[in-house]
Amino acid sequence: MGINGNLGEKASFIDEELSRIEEERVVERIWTKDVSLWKREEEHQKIIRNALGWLDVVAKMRAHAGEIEAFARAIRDDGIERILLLGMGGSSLCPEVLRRTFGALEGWPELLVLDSTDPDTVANFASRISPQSTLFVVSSKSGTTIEPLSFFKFFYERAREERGERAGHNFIAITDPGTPLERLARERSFRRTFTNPPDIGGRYSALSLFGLVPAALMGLDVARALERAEAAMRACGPDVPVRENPAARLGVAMGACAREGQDKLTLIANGRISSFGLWVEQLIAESTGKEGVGIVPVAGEPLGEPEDYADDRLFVAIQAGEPDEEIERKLDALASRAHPILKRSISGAHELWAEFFTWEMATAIAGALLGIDPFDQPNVQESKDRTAALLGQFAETGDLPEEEPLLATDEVLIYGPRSSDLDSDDARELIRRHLAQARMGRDYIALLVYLEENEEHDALLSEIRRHVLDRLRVATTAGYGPRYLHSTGQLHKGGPDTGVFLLITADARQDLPVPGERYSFGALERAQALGDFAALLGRRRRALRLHFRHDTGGLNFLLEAVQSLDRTR
Ligand SMILES: O=P(O)(O)OC[C@H]1O[C@H](O)[C@H](O)[C@@H](O)[C@@H]1O
Repeated sequence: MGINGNLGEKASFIDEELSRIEEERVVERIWTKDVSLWKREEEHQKIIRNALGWLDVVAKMRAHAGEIEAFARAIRDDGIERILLLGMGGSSLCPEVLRRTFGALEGWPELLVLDSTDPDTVANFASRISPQSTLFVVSSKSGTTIEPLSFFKFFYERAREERGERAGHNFIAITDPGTPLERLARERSFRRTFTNPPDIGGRYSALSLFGLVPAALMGLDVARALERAEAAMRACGPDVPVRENPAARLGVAMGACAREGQDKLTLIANGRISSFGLWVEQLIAESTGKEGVGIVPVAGEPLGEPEDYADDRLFVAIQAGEPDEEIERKLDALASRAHPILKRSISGAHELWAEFFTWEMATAIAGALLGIDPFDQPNVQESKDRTAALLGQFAETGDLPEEEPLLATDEVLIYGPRSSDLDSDDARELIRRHLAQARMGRDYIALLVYLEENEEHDALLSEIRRHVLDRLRVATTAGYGPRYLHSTGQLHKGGPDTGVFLLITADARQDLPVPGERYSFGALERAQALGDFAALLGRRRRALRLHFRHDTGGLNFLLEAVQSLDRTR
């Protein structure tokens, strides 16, 4: 599992940076947990000191592997057919990648992951499971996150309808010691609570109980997973020369390119591992996107030809097993035009366990190069606070306050700051003007989508991104809300002011209550969209919200608008 590539004009510059981190013993200092590597201020050092547990979690987990696997076998032998994991961000993205990569394994329960408050999505999950034969995994490091707690209330109620006071037997928790979730699990007689070492942040927790327990429950071999991670740790060890250390090479390329304006880390992952970007996005965006700097992870964007890209990209391709010929051809073409490219090849999907570690280490190194604290997420709270205030108002008035739209048509309501540049009474034209603000080679366009995640919406988003690339040569990202709030949301607000945002909401087709709360899932989802929109505008980010009367119709409308964008080349 090596790393090589064609770094074009950046090669010598990156080489100098590698020499510098070798001289400054950056890798050794990470291994000895020298917090001064990142920040001098005590408030940061305190956070960092309590966030480096990912460096030794694998050894700790080895001691638990047998017990985790025995628990998983007992669950399987009990006739459990589905595992429904309820969590967000660092507590759900690794399991979601495992689910998409490995699917349902013969003879084991199928893993499902719910990380959306969208009522259609929640209803869809509810219709796919029977509480009796489902194990619900409430996964939250802090044990206070509103989404998993709302999912818990909803599914516990369902389970209680069938199982009465024995409902708790179909629930387990994964959390830190002493959290409100740990208490809840005790009160409701959960079958089991797994308490994780507390010195690991969510996005660095794939190799802890947050990744391993769901992996075992779906039938993956935890002991083998840890061996693979250990091999990666050895390859990135303190005595390995930095030029042979894959995390050092990746991290230095990430940090150095970002400092030089090539801050769009464009991830290409082939075939089975194509969802790996979902996990990488959170790791990179939350770790580096702050203090006005950051690396913009671009995952799931259709790969284009050299002329589609400006000079703001670092391409990183990971191919598992046989390389995809089309990807190889396109990468060669990009390399011939001096776009910097790093290539990693791994023997198969199971090597993802090694990738988790390598990328964590690389991100910690990139953070040191960028001079930021890669272990906090200072701006995530801004949207949460605004959402909480909106929900408070909703509880009092039964309504969410909306601003006056800039434009209202039969199909769409458009909200945003009043500015003469965006003045048009044609909705498509207004959208085009907003998107055309994105400066080629500098900005990115983020599609923030509060709709059900399904194949139709995925396909439309992919088409929209392809057209933006073709017309504007600007990088696009796409994230479903509220998932992205716990991932790229940090970068949107705390990172460089280079995002042009399009929030997409739609009239709900149905709504579902959150038992014991004065808000419904529909209200929560809307409050999350409005809260983030207000947080973006509060930071004077370029943001527009499109509220469609019909969800899929809305994305088609947007596609039509981008198809008629003027070409900038
Ligand atoms: O695991 P939890 O405490 O529920 O947190 C879930 C997620 O919530 C927050 O929004 C953080 O920004 C994420 O880093 C975290 O992974």
